[in-house]
Amino acid sequence: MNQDLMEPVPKKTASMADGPGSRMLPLRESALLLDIDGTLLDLAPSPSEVRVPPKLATSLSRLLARTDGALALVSGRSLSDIDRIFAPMLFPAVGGHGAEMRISTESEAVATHAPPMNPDLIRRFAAIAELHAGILVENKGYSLALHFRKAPDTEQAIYHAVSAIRADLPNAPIEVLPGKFVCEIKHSGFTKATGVTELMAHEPFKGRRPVFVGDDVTDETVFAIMPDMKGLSFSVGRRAQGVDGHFHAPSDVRAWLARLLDDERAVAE
Ligand SMILES: O=P(O)(O)OC[C@H]1O[C@H](O[C@H]2O[C@H](CO)[C@@H](O)[C@H](O)[C@H]2O)[C@H](O)[C@@H](O)[C@@H]1O
Repeated sequence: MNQDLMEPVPKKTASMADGPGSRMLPLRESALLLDIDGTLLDLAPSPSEVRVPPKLATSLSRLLARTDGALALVSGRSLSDIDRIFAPMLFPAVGGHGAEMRISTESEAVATHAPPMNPDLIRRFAAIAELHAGILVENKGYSLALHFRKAPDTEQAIYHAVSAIRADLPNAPIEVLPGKFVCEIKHSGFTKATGVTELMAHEPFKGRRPVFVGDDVTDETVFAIMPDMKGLSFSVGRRAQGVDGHFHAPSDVRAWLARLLDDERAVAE
């Protein structure tokens, strides 16, 4: 069998749980869709403290070229934040949990579903941070994240306060997204899954087999649509429901990405 046509199959190793193993993906037929925090990058005490390992930057750039541009970052972060983290590199991306999209490195970012959140709502939700100095507000304009990694005991109080505001505004088109030590309030009507579906309708993603890797609750919307798209999904940390396999940690995802390039080189030589 041509190595280039081999599919990733679950393979148990000590470090990678049942991730795709060391077998290669047919990169010219695949679309690599990669979550950022907790998947590509190790989690950090605050959003601005994440670090992109130089080897990861190299792998992503080379994979972008090897997939003819069909590699995208799929994140809850805004596109401007994604670009700041990965600067000077630029990648196709779905940002803000599906609120924004950039199909190629040459195209403009498009705010597909990002109506600005009502300023009064932003102000009310942001005021919840006054509960504790350790609560960090991340205002994305179209959504607001309340981070409590530095004040984990405030989780219940935060959700309670958010519920109280929502009860006051039962018709507001907003939803609450729980994440890792974060409670995010965003417009309803879009998710990472709607973002990925839109992205996959465009060249160079169109017609390829999506391969999604994610770790968080919000990534479950994408895990759920992969079978219908004839795609593959892998979770990080825990084994999420319906995935094809999982990695132990972001370092294992990074090692797998590097190995994809090595495997292709081996076939080419
Ligand atoms: O969809 P992702 O790319 O996984 O982004 C999810 C959220 O990631 C960021 O917050 C998380 O990572 C921080 C840095 O490691 C960490 O301090 C925080 O506790 C995590 O929740 C980001 O700030 C959010 O906007 C994203 O929605």
